[in-house]
Amino acid sequence: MALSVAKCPSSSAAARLAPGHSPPRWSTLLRPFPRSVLSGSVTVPSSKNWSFGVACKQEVGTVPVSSPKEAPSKNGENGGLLGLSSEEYRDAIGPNASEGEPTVSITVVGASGDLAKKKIFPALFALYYEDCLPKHFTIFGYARSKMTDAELRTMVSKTLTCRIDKRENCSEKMEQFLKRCFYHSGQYESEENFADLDKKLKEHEGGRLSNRLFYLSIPPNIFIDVVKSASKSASSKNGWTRVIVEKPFGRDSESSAALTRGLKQYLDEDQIFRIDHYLGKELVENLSILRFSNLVFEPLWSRQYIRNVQLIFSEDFGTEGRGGYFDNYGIIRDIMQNHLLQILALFAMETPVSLDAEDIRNEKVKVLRSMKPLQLENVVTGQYKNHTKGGVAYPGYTDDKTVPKGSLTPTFAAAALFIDNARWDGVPFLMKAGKALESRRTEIRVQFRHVPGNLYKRSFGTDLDRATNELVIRVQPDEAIYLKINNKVPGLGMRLDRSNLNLLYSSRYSKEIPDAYERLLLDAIEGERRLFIRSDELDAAWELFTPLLKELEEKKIAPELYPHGSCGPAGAHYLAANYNVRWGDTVSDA
Ligand SMILES: NC(=O)C1=CN([C@@H]2O[C@H](COP(=O)(O)OP(=O)(O)OC[C@H]3O[C@@H](n4cnc5c(N)ncnc54)[C@H](OP(=O)(O)O)[C@@H]3O)[C@@H](O)[C@H]2O)C=CC1
Ligand SMILES: O=C1O[C@H](COP(=O)(O)O)[C@@H](O)[C@H](O)[C@H]1O
Repeated sequence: MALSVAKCPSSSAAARLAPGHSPPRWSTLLRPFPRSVLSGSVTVPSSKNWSFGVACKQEVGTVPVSSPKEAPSKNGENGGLLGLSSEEYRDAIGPNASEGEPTVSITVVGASGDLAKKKIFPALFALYYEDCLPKHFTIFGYARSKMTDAELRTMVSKTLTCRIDKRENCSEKMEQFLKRCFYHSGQYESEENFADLDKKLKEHEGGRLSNRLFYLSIPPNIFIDVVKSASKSASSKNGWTRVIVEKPFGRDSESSAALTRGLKQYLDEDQIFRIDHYLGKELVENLSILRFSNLVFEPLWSRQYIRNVQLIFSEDFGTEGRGGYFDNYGIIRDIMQNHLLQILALFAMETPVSLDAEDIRNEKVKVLRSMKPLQLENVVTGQYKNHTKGGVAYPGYTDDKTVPKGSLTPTFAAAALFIDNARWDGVPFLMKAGKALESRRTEIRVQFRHVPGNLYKRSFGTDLDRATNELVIRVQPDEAIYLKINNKVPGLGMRLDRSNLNLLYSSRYSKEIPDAYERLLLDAIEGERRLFIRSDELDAAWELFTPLLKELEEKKIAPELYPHGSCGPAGAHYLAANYNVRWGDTVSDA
C-alpha cells in the first residue's frame, strides 16, 4: 500500500486541522516545510481553521520568530520583513494583522513571451485548480506589448489545460482563474511604469499584507533593468518580495558573477530564486528519496560498486524558433552546465544533515567544487545537419534563418566528468545532451560493476557487460525507475535472462504528474529554496565549464555533423569506449 498524502488537497477541509492537532508525521517526508517553518515560525491562524502540515500549505500569516540567515531585505523599508522579530513584525503589519489574510501578487514579467504562455500561466492555473494558491492572489502580466486584460485572458486561455485525471469543473475553474489575471503594459527599465503597476497591485491587494513574486520570463540582458525598477517602485511595503530568475544566468563565470552582482544591488540572495526547472521534475525530486530512504541503494552508491553514471538528455526536435537565443549559448550552456550538472550534484552528494534547503545545497556545492577540471579530450561536440527521412526533409541547424551561416555552435555534446573525492574517485560521470536526435528522453543510468567471481559468467557468453546490473531513472517521458537484473529463464535448462524490475509511474499511479513549473512556483510562494540554485552553486558550475567553453571557442573546434533524427555523432561512442563504457540508451534492451 502506498503512503499517500494529497499533494494539494482540493478540499481544504482535508488539509486543515484544528489548532493543536499534530500534522501527519510523514507529510514532512513528502514535502519538507518551508524554511520559515523549520526555523521556528509561528503560523498565525487566519480564521478558525488552521492550514498546517499539509503538502500545499499556504503561508497564511507566517510570522518569522528567528531566522538568523534571513537578513532584512536590501530594499529596506520597502522590502520583506524576513529579518524582523515577531513583535516588530506585528507592529509593522498593524494590530489587526492576525485577522487579515495576506495576499500574493504574482507578476509575470515578459508575459507576452513563449515561456509565459507555454509554462508559467498553465502552471499557475494548475496550482489554482488544485487549491494550492493562497485564497487572496492576483496575477499580473507585464510586458511592452500593448494588450488589454481581456486580450491577455484570451491569450492565456489558449494554453490552459485540465489534468487528464481531473476534468471536473475545469472550465468553471478556468473562468475563475482568468478573472484573477490582469495585464499592465510597460517598459522594462521604467520606474514610472512599475510605479503604475504598483498602484494597480495595491488596488487588488486591498490594504492586506501583500507578498509579491516577480517572475522574470525575459531575456537575461534586461534582468537588471527590471529588478532595479521593480524593487524601487513595485516591491512590497509590508510583506516579502521575491524574484524568480530564468536561465541563462550568464554565459560564463564573469558574466554570471556580473549578473549576480547586479541583482544583489537590489535584492538579497534569499529573495532571488534562480530556477532550474529540471530540479522540479518528479523523478529528479525522487532521486534523493530513492537513495536515502532505501537501504538497498545507499550502501552501493560509491566507486566500490558503481562503474559509471550516465546523464542523458535528448530531444527529437531542433532549435526551431529559438535559434537566435541558442546560437549564443549552445548545448553545453543550455543543458549541461545547469540541468545535467544539477542532477549530477544531487546524485553524488553526501547525505545532507537535514532536508532543509541550505543543508541540501551545502552538499551539492561540495560536489561541484570537487569536480576535476574538464579536459577538451574528454568532450565531443556535434551539430545536426539536414536529413531527409520518409520523404520528409528535416532542416539542419544552420538552415535556420536566425542562425549565422557557418556557425560552430554545438547542438550536441558528450563529456566525461570526474569527481575528485573519496566516494567517486575514478568513476566516470558521462553526460550526453543533444537536439534533433532520434528520440526525446532524459535519463540517469547507473551501471554497476561485475559480480566478482561470477559463478554464472559462462552463461553470459562473451558479453559480460550485459550481465551487470543497471539502474535507470527515466526522468521523461514515461517516467520510470527500473533495475536490470539477471534471472533464470524458467524451465529445466540453465539459461540466464536479463529482466527489469520496473516501477513505471503510469501503471503505479493514476495521478497525473505535475509539471516542474508548478512545483517550483509553489515553492517560491512558500519560500522553499531547496530546488533553486544558490549563488555559490552557480559559481562552481561556471567554474567547471568556463575554461572548456573558452577553449572550444578560441580554438574554433568544429562540431562533428550528425543527421537530424540520428543517434548523434560517433565520437560520443569513442569517448565512452575510452572509459570502457557503452551508452546505456544505445543497447537493444535499453
Ligand atoms: N521558452 C522556453 O522554452 C524557455 C525559456 N527560458 C528562458 O526564459 C526566458 C523567457 O523565455 P521566452 O518566453 O522564450 O522569451 P521571449 O524571447 O519570448 O521573450 C519574452 C518577452 O520578453 C520581451 N523581449 C524579448 N526580447 C526582448 C528584447 N531584446 N528586449 C526587451 N524585451 C524583449 C518580449 O515581450 P515584449 O516585446 O512584449 O516586451 C517577449 O515576449 C528567457 O530568459 C529564456 O532563456 C528558459 C527555459 C525554456
Ligand atoms: O532549459 C531548457 O529546457 C528545454 C527542455 O525542457 P523540457 O522540460 O521540455 O525537457 C530545452 O528544450 C531548452 O533548449 C532549454 O533551454
